[in-house]
Amino acid sequence: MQFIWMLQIEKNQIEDKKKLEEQEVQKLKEEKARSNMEILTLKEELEMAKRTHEAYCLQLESNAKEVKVESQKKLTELECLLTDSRKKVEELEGFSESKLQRWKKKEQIYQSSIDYQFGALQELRAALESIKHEVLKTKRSYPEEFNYLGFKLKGLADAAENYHMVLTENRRLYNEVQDLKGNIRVYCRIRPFLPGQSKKQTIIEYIGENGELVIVNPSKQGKDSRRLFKFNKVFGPTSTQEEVFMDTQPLIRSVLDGYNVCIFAYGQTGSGKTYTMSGPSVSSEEDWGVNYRALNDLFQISKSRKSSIAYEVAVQMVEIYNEQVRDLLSTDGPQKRLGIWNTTQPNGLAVPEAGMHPVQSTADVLELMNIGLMNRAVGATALNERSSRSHSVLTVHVRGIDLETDAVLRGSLHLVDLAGSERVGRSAATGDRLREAQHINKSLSALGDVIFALAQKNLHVPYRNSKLTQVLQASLGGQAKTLMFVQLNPDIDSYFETISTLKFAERVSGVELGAAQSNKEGRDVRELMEQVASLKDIVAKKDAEIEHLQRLKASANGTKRGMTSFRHGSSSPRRHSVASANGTKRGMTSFRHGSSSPRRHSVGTSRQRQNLIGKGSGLMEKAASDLDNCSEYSDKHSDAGSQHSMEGFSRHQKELSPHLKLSGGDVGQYSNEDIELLGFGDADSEERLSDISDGGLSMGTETEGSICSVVEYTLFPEVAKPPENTSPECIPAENTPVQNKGKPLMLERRPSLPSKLPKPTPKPVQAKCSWQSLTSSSSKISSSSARKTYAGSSSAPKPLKRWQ
Ligand SMILES: Nc1ncnc2c1ncn2[C@@H]1O[C@H](COP(=O)(O)OP(=O)(O)OP(=O)(O)O)[C@@H](O)[C@H]1O
Repeated sequence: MQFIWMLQIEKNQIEDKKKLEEQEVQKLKEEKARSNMEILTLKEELEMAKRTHEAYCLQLESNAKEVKVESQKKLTELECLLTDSRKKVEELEGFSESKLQRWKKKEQIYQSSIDYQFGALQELRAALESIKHEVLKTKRSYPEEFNYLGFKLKGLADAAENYHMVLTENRRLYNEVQDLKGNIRVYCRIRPFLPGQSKKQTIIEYIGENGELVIVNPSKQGKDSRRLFKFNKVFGPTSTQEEVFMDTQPLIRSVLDGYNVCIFAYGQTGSGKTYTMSGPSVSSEEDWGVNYRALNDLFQISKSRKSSIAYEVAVQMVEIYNEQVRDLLSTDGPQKRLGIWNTTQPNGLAVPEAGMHPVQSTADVLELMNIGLMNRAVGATALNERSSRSHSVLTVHVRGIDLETDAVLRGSLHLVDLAGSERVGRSAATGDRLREAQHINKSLSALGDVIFALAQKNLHVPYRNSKLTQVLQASLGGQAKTLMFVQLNPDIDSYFETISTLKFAERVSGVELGAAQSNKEGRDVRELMEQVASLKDIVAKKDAEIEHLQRLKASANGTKRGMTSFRHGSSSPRRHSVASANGTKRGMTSFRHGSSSPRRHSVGTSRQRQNLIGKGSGLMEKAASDLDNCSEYSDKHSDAGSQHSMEGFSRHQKELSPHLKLSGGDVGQYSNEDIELLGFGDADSEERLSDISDGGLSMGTETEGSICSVVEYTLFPEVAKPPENTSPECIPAENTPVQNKGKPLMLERRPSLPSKLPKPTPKPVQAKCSWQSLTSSSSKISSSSARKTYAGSSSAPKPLKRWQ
């Protein structure tokens, strides 16, 4: 039973198991169906994924290809870059290697220089030590040497004083050399053909080195076609402005040494007068003519001499048209006629009414000259090429004080652009043109006569024949130097004008052609050249001496500075004492001392002037002859300039004392006449008056009580003159000469300076003071100043002014 039960149980179990397994099989079947479904889905998904993957792969492949291409490109580029960079690296390596080498070298150099400096420092230390020893030694010997130097200094001070004498001597010799070359020089300048000129047939055949000029007339044949002229110098068409000026320069120097100089250009219209005198344009220095260069030079030389001479420069510019003088620097509207001093003034002032413009630099001058040229140009438009029918005169007044001796030098330079010479003798002209032609004719031939008379050393020089020669009087003749530029047009059409110009020039140059005379002249010239050579030697020796003395002076100054107290205080008291002791030193002391006016002391006492004025007029002729003698003396002996004239004139005064005594009164009388203005009075007496003045008044330096002083006094009235001397009755208006009736006195109607003119740069007060005297005298001469001038004489009033 048990067994059956067991079997039953077992059977149940097996049945249960079977049921379970069937359930499981059912489950598995379901699961299988589900799995199959899933597998299907998955298969689909897989298919899709496969497709997508394939597309993606394709995409990737194409991308990969592109990227590969790009990468290859980049790779190539990078390879290039790499190659470049390698090269650069190599270069940099090379460069840095060389730098390294250089630095190493530098390091070595620095090292050696440091070593050297260190060595030098050691040496310096040693030297310092030895110097210390020396200083101690010197300190001990100092008092002895100091005393010794004291003795030496005295010698040096003497030498320094000699230095000035040597300087003066040098200047004198220089001017003698100039004088030996002749006081009247003629330079010829031929202008080139102008760009627009079609016919270029020249009449110039030969230009010699020594001033020979052969002119040929192409319309003629044979020897008649040629003419030889000889001048001091001939400048060909290619000569530059600078070359021309080089030969003019020595004259400019003479102005600063107290000479009066006249440079003028003569020639037909368009021959280059203005080109030579002013230049084609002011803007370029290369183009500057004689005028600008001369003034530039004046300033340069005066600067270089400023340690020994204080210079002041002022300019006037006038035009002479139809025998009327007009101020070209006036801005007062229509220019009025100006009067001319009757006689030569020592300072070359001839047209006192023309504005006197102080200048300190070339720029000032350029400004003024532009105004002058503009005024002339305005005239040219209004009056139809007036510039070629008027004479323009630029006058440069120079005044210098020798700082050592207080002597005053005065020089004037006239720079003249003459009217066209072909107007002379033009017979076809009528009316205004005829009048102009006559005036030009008159003035040019008067100029020729004056220069001819001077070249011939005639006693009578006809200055009075034209306004031109009156204006230039101070700079023509006496000890003045004259230079004429003869301007030529090389054109064949100008042949006859050129010949007449050259004949004029030949006449005034005083050089005559012809075999015998030429030989004689050759000998003369040779002799003169020898003299010049020996003088040059002397000048060279003097130069060497000057240099030596300068060195001595420099060392003396060095010592002096240290020993001023040792000697006798400062040097200025010495100068003062000299000035006051002399009583003769005058002029521009105010330039340095401001308020003092020593000039007045030098003018001579009123009694002296009274004496001079008081003599009778019957001695006039005698006086004239005496002063002619004086003039001759001046020609022969007093060429050495103002500094010489001071001694020379006083020496000569002694020599000629009887003459001068006799003529003194007359001279005084004419000194008074000096301030008279030119008039239509008794021509004869005036002529003589003019001639007398030529000899007597053309001294360059002031001399105590000399005629110059009197004239100077009248020309440069001091601002602070003693009021007691200003008695108005000295020049009563009714004293005006008969011939002036109806015309106002020039001195009284003198207008003030043109107000619109550019003001010169302000000067130091002292300098201004001294110019004040110059300008007030020239451009603001008032009746009161004139009265002061005459007050000193206190003689019976004379007819003072004549008006023209
Ligand atoms: N040396 C020269 N070199 C070049 N050109 C010159 C020279 N000389 C003169 N000229 C020219 O010739 C012309 C006439 O010259 P300029 O005006 O100087 O003559 P001028 O004699 O002064 O005449 P005018 O009598 O009318 O005043 C100008 O054009 C000038 O530039």
